[in-house]
Amino acid sequence: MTAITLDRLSKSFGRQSAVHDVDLQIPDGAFVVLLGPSGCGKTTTLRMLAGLEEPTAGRIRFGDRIVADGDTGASVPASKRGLGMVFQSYALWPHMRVRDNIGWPLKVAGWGAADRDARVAEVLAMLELDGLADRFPAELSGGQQQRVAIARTVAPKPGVLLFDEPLSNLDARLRLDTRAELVKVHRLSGATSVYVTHDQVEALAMATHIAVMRDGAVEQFGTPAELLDRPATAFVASFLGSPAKVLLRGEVGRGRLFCGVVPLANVPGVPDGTQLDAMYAPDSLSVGPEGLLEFEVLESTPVAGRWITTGLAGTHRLSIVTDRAHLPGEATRLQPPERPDAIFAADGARLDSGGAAVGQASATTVGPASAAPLVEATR
Ligand SMILES: Nc1ncnc2c1ncn2[C@@H]1O[C@H](COP(=O)(O)OP(=O)(O)OP(=O)(O)O)[C@@H](O)[C@H]1O
Repeated sequence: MTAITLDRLSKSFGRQSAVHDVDLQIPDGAFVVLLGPSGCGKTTTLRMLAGLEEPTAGRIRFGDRIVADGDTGASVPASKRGLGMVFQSYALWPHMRVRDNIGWPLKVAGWGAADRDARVAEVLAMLELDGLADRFPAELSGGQQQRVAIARTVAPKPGVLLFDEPLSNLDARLRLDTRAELVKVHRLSGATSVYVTHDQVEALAMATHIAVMRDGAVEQFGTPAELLDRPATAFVASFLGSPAKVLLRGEVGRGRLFCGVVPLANVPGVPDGTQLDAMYAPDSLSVGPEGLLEFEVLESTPVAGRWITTGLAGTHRLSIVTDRAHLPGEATRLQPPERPDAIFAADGARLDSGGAAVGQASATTVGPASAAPLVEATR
């Protein structure tokens, strides 16, 4: 039983801050993906969990046990944390057969021969490696070698499994297969898993929880559905989803938010000149001559009987879901729905409060004015 708690976890390299003030409570048995663009601090966070990097401030707990404390410098060595780690590149022992590669960590940990053999057989079956047990690594494909590496990691039953972009060296088909394999391994092992990737499709497919990271901090932590349904920042809204949410930047004039001359929402009380982003679901905008915004189509891609159409609405490049293909270069118009689903300040903070659509007076407020003005539909 290993819940993981990060408490104001920070790491600097000299003057360079890589991770700062990360608070996370990862439930026992969760599969958490640390997701974000290159350089956002995912790997550094994972390496601190692994004991390969020491925090400069804050704490990490596995269950009730503090395994790293940046404030006091206390740290439990990696080998004593009860964790297993799967890397991008896996180094199997070339002179050992598959079964011995998997059994070796058990031998080192002092398992008796009978227990060891039983566990190796169990893990070979879990990863569908039974037929390959007596081969040497050089006699295996890359994907099979990766499965052996995973089997070797999970064999000692670690309470925590850490994955550092383990699929990135595999081709597209193998990625899909191994992804399913990893989810199965997670489920069968019962370990609390933390997985680093910058691939949001991978994250949405595998995670029970996602921590979206940006510039060394966590922007939002929640289940995939929570993040998709209710992104807390403009960054999360524009980063997650296939396609992501549509954000239209507008400027406030006389209590209304305008994208060019097109009114998007009423924002009474918000000062003139304030820039805000209105958020829409990508399948909520309609395309056609009656639309208010000019839209120049760049491409349409078929997906499950519909199309993802990407184009330019003024300076906005956006992708929406359409019922038919549109030709590249087609000049048409776009109609956003009456109300945006959310409004973000120019710094990315979400301004409306409740879960209901913006414009529903009971739930939503926006803007800095003290009278808590309502965001309303304009049409
Ligand atoms: N050993 C180091 N020395 C100095 N700076 C480092 C070191 N390791 C990481 N950094 C810096 O810390 C920041 C976070 O790096 P990190 O590798 O954690 O990001 P990441 O999100 O994993 O990126 P990627 O997806 O590219 O692997 C970056 O700005 C990086 O340059």
